Amino acid sequence: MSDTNASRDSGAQNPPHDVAVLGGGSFGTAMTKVLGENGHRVHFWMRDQAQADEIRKTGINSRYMPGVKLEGDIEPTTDLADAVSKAEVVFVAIPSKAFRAVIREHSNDFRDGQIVVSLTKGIEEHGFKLMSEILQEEIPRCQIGVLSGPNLAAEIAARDLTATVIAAKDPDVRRTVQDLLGCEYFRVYANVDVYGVELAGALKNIYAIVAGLASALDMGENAKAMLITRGLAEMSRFAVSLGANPMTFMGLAGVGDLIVTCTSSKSRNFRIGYAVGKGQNLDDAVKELGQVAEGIYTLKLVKERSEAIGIYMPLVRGLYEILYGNASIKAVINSLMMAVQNSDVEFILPRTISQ
Ligand SMILES: NC(=O)C1=CN([C@@H]2O[C@H](COP(=O)(O)OP(=O)(O)OC[C@H]3O[C@@H](n4cnc5c(N)ncnc54)[C@H](O)[C@@H]3O)[C@@H](O)[C@H]2O)C=CC1
Ligand SMILES: O=C(CO)COP(=O)(O)O
Repeated sequence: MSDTNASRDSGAQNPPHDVAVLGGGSFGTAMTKVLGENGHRVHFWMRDQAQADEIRKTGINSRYMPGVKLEGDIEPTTDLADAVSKAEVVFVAIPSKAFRAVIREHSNDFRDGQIVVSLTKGIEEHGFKLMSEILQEEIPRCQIGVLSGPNLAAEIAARDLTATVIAAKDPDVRRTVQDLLGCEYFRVYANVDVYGVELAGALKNIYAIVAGLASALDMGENAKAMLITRGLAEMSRFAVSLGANPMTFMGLAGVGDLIVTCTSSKSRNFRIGYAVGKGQNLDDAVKELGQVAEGIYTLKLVKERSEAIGIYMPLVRGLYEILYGNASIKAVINSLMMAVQNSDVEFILPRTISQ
């Protein structure tokens, strides 16, 4: 695909670079669009040849983003080694279940010092690993970053005003990603708490499912606020116990992402909760969605982990009982509401441990 006038009009002020985006789903497509419009040559890898052919021919990824035209110098490919070898920076938007396998198979294709940024908001089943930890294990010679925040793919593709967070230990990585992605509709803030930013992105998917359930049951605005805020308390309690910085949860990757996914039916996790709240069975809801909803896997892992380390997570436990334990929604709500009344902000007033 050739460059167009539109591509350099979007506010990017930096020289064009070769970058790769791995993963041809909704988010890979949205980030490819931003990078292409910012004037960069994007080596856009996906496993499906027909999809790559369609994008090369029409500029449209009709399966994941119908009606959205990718502008600029986009090179769709099914050759991952070629995409990575040409890229200065690699963005990975592959669902958590397949993330390690794809990176491991191609670990020799990455270069020393190459910047690799995870866009994936999930946790690996074995060992409770986050994606940056997988990158660290599989391609330790690369410089690793994580991008996370309130970033509904469809809105980014529509050029709706959006902010995100690049988390990396190395300031050069943070600056490089800010320069590559930042433009008039996309702002990139920086954080150094990689673990907190990444864990926040994975955890909020659980509460988006809870919020979808509440919305299906027409529980009211007060209930919505209670769920979001108590979700924030719960996810930060858990993350801090694992080493995250509590202040990260005040930022875009924490409360920001929690708000957007808990209030929007554009969130796939929210939609799963809504469908179950309306009486649909979980498997059917997932099938009908046809896209990844990471929260349904994250929920199981976080429930197991929180119990193993003794962290109180009543919303996680309640949702687990509804989705996987056949508990009635009504019974779970009742037990949550009748639990011991406790501290609002436990970083100020410690929680009374009585559960
Ligand atoms: N869609 C969104 O609004 C956002 C998504 N994310 C995260 O990005 C990650 C990817 O999600 P989406 O692109 O939205 O999912 P999606 O469901 O739209 O697409 C998933 C893509 O992954 C590909 N895929 C699945 N297994 C694969 C494998 N073994 N090898 C290669 N490709 C494989 C599929 O073919 C598909 O192209 C998720 O962790 C999600 O949480 C993060 C921010 C926003
Ligand atoms: O992470 C997201 C927005 O920030 C996307 O959420 P869903 O995966 O629920 O669509």
